[in-house]
Amino acid sequence: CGKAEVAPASSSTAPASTTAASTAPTKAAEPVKVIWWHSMSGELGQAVDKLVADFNASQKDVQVQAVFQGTYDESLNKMKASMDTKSGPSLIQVYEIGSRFMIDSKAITPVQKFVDADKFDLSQLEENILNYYKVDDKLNSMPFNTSNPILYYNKDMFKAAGLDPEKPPTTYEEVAKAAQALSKDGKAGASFAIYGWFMEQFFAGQGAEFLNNGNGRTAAATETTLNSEAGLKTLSWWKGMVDNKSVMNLGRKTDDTKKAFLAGQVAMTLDSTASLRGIVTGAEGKFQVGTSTMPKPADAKDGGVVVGGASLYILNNKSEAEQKGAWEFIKFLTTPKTQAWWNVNTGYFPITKKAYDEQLIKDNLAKYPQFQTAIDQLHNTKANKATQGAVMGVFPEARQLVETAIEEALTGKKAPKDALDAASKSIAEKLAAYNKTVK
Ligand SMILES: O=P(O)(O)OC[C@H](O)CO
Repeated sequence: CGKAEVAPASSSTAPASTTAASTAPTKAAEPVKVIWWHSMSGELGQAVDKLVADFNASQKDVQVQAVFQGTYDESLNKMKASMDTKSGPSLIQVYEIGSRFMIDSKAITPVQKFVDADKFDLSQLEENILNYYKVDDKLNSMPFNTSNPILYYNKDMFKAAGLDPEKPPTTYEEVAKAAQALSKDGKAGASFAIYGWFMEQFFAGQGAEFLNNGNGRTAAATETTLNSEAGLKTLSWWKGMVDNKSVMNLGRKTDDTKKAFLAGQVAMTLDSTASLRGIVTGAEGKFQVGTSTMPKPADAKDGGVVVGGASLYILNNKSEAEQKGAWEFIKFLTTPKTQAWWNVNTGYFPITKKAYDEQLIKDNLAKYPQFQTAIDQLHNTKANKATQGAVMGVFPEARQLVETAIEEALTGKKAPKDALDAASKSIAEKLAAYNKTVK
C-alpha cells in the first residue's frame, strides 16, 4: 500500500497509475511537511499549537509546523514579500479583509478544488460563514477562526450605577445614556478601540453596504459609502460620548481597551469573540462579565454582523503533496470535535453546525452563557449584501484610512464629515489604482 499519491483525484496533473506492485523493498516514506503561517498570539497561539500537536500525533503522513508571523497585517505583508520565491508557507491564515487580495493574487489553489475532489460536504458549514467566503460561488479558502465583535460589560459597575445588569444597552442611544450613568469616580462608561472593523460592523448593523457595487460583490468596488449617513451617524455618536467624557479614547488597540476593562476602569467595551475566553476568565474573582450584541441606532433597518476572523489559503507554488497535506490538516480543523474544542478554548464560534452537538460546547455554554451572545448574533443576522460583508483588494489599507478618520474626529482634528470625506476620497483613489492592476 504505502502512502497514497496526494494529488486530488480530479487533478489533471495527477500522476500515472501507481497500482503496479513493486518488488523493491519499501522504505518508510517521509511525512509531507506543511508550513502554516498564522497570526494567533498568546492564549490563541497556545490553542493553535495544541491543535497542530493533536493533528501530527493523529497520523504519520503529514506533519504541520505552525509558525507565528505576527498580526494579520504583518503576516500578509510577509506573504506578499515572499510571493515570487518558494520561501513562503504552504498554508496561511489570512483575515477576512484579505480575501479579495488573496483571490486576485493568483498565488492560491482555491480550496474548492479539494472540496470537489474529496466530495467534501460544504453543507455542514454555517451558512452565514459560507456566505462571506464564497465568491463567484466558489470557496477559495476554508474558514477556520470566525468571530463577531460583541459588547462586553461589567455587571458590578452596572449595579453600582443603578442600571439593570440583565438589561444591557443595545442601541446607540441606550449606550450613550448608560455610558453617562456609568461615568463616575474617575471611571469611564466605556472605551472602544479605534478599530476599522467596528466601523465595518456598524454599517452592517444598519443594513448599510460599505462599498458600491453590492459591497464589491457584484463587481469590483470603485467607491466606499463611508461618508454616508450610516458612517456619519456612527462617528457623531462616538464623538459625542468622547466629548462628554463618558467614553475614554485609548487609541487603536483592543489590547489597551481590554486591559482597561479588565482593570475595572471602564464599564463597557467592544471586542472580538476571539477575546471571549480571555475576558471571561480574566475577570473571574474580580467582577461579573456580561455580553451583548453590537449596538445599532434605534431606527436601524435590517442588519446584523459580518463574519470576522480568518480563513486558510493553500499556496499554489508548493508541491501537490504539500498542498494535499495542507488540505488534510484543514479537514482536521473543520471537524465538529476540533471546532468545539477551539470554540471553548478561545471564543471563536464553530464553523460547523454539528459542533453544537458536542458535549464540550454544551457544558461550556452552561458554565459561561456569555458564549451564547455571538452565536445568537450570527444566527439572527439576516443575509443581505450588507451583512455578507464588503470585499476589496485594498481593504487592509482602507481600514487604516478609516481608523485615521475616526481618530481625527475623536481628537477634534477634523469634523466627522470632513474626516469621513477625506478617507472616502483616498479609498476611491486606492481602489482605482488597484482595479487597474487586476484583470
Ligand atoms: O481578531 P479576530 O480574529 O476576531 O478578527 C477580527 C477581524 O475580523 C480581523 O479583520
